[in-house]
Amino acid sequence: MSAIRYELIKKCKQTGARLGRVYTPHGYFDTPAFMPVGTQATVKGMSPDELKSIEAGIILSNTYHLHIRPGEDIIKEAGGLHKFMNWDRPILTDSGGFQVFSLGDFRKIEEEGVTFKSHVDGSKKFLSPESAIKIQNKLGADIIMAFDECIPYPAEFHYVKKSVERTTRWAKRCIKAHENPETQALFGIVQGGMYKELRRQSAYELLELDFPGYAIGGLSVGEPAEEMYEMLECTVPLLPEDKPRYLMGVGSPDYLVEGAIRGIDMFDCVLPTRIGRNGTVLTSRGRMIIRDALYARDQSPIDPDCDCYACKNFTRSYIRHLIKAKEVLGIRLTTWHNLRFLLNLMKNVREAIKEDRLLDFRNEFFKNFGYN
Ligand SMILES: Nc1nc2cc3nc(NCCc4ccc(CCO)cc4)[nH]c3cc2c(=O)[nH]1
Ligand SMILES: [Zn+2]
Repeated sequence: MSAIRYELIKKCKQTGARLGRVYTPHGYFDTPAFMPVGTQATVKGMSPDELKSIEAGIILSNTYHLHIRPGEDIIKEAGGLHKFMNWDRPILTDSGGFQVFSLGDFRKIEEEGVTFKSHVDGSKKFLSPESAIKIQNKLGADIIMAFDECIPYPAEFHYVKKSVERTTRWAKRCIKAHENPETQALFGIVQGGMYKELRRQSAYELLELDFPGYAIGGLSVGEPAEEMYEMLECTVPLLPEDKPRYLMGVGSPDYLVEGAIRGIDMFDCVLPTRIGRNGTVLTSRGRMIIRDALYARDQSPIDPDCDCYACKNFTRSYIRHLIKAKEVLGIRLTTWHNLRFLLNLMKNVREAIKEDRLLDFRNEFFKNFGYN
């Protein structure tokens, strides 16, 4: 009996998209879903109640960060991540397979695991399939990720092949180390760089291990959009129709829509929170740099079509002032809006799947947003 159950509600007649629902020990969330990123047990600037008010169904946290600070034992003593951060809905934790390389001052990768230096205090750290799973068992997220190597871009065929085979061996070690498969669903992560035959090899090897869900990793690492889409088109059809597919680290509005069209059910990305803190907001007419002098006297909302707290109560002029003055409310409002924008985008994608008009929705959205 797995910790989660995926319900396939409807397949879109125009595309490979699916409308679904993932049931977890902390309730269900609808798919295709965008997961706000709460790296250090908080979605920066948003309280749990505020996240519920914008209808966030599931949030993501990071093993790498929480292991370094405050440490998984402190979170376990609090009763786990849900209690520690007072979020009683689904949580997914990434395994550290990406953060070690992108954040830590990474030292060495061997069969046993990865040695690196903490980005906080430079102390020497080690993560392995066993320790990454043990940490996630203590954190208690509903969905946990296998410990993998997120292969940098670009990479040689031979290196990618060796890495894929090690990631598969690591996946087997993760399954063996996992203590609570009935309450925490462990997802495998398909790698393979930008090589179709290695994507297929990775997928087949992980399919044999019968995970309750599959992530597609090693993308959104600087490759051109076309390459990402090609890797999705060759990988997604190999994955079971009755299990969730999660595209890691994606992404911007166009990637979310194009990913859903290609059969992806779950997405996560720091983009809305990261650019929000830099004073850039997403609107149905494209990105807006609200700190720009252009908006100094603009008394209209960020996005007239948006129903969020920021757009209902404040103007571009005021929010620009807050950002320029480095007032905390400024980045709270831009974050609040950007998250609601992406959560509404996924709600519109789900509606479009229901009515078999996702391609029409995509064309209309891309035209308004300013994509080609
Ligand atoms: N375990 C694991 N985790 C991953 C996380 C990822 N996250 C990404 N991309 C995120 C890239 C990304 C980073 C920052 C911003 C905001 C600034 O524009 C947007 C995208 N790719 C990823 C790949 C993997 C992966 O293979 N394995
Ligand atoms: Zn808004």
